Amino acid sequence: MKIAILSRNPSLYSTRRLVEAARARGHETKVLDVLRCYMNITSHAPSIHYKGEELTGFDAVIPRIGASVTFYGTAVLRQFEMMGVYPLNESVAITRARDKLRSLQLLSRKGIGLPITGFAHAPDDIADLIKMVGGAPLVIKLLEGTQGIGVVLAETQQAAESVIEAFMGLKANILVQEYIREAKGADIRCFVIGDKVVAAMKRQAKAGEFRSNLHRGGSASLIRITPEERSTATRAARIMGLNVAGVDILRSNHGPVVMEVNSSPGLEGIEAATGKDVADQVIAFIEKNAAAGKTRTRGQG
Ligand SMILES: Nc1ncnc2c1ncn2[C@@H]1O[C@H](COP(=O)(O)OP(=O)(O)OP(=O)(O)O)[C@@H](O)[C@H]1O
Ligand SMILES: [Mg+2]
Ligand SMILES: [Mg+2]
Repeated sequence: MKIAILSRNPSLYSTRRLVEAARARGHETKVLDVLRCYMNITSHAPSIHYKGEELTGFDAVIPRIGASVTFYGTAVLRQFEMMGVYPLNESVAITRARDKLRSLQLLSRKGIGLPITGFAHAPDDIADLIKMVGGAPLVIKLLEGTQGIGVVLAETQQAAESVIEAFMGLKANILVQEYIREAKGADIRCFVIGDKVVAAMKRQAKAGEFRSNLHRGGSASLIRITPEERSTATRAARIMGLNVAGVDILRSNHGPVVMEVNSSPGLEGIEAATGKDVADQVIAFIEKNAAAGKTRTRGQG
């Protein structure tokens, strides 16, 4: 197969590993800087061009689209879809996953366990919003944050009120969430491919920090997950419409709760913590599932 990898940087660990795994399985790969792809969308034969040449003959595309380039990146991916190239994750699903509020609404509709979460617009509603999610301590999050940036723990009612007020004043979209104290600064990253959790790691926040993100100094280790956690993770990925996803779960007193579903989960932390060749499994999934024009939405929407 000829596989395109949309990535801003060929030297990133995840990109290198995908290239390596694809080559080892006998495939041809091309890493494309998504911001250098340009498109002809006017004709009946949609095309993508790259540094002066037209891209043709690709069987599959692996999107590794960073949060800062979601808009342009998903447009390029959609163009691949319209050309009939099989996307590992569909553009629509990636757009969905990038918005935490939209994601939580979709997951709640299907009964996935979630932290109690509230959303409001007007400063006048802050007091009731805080009451609704169970009062302080509580977590306040920017809807489109990543790597733990824009996630705040407000320990008291007063802190919560002023942080929410400040975010609203900046016109930032935030959600307010029950603080899962019993998780003790740990979360579980489940790496889902298709209908399976192929690897899972526990991430523990460093001392004095509640955010377990590796970018925030958290440490990762191998963990055995329960059947309930396993099915929560695979169901969450399926509801989001993602073939490959990093589902982040907290162990709460009311069972596993999903915090978020990531559409471009990194390989470095999970491969190091579990010793598994996740990149190889990603390529194997593409071999099994890629077919021309095979998308649920066919590039629509
Ligand atoms: N409701 C909560 N209760 C307890 N801890 C939480 C809660 N929400 C978030 N955290 C902690 O904060 C971390 C960051 O939160 P979250 O994953 O929502 O943000 P993010 O910025 O999108 O991170 P990512 O880079 O994983 O996309 C989580 O990994 C978790 O450790
Ligand atoms: Mg996230
Ligand atoms: Mg997270």
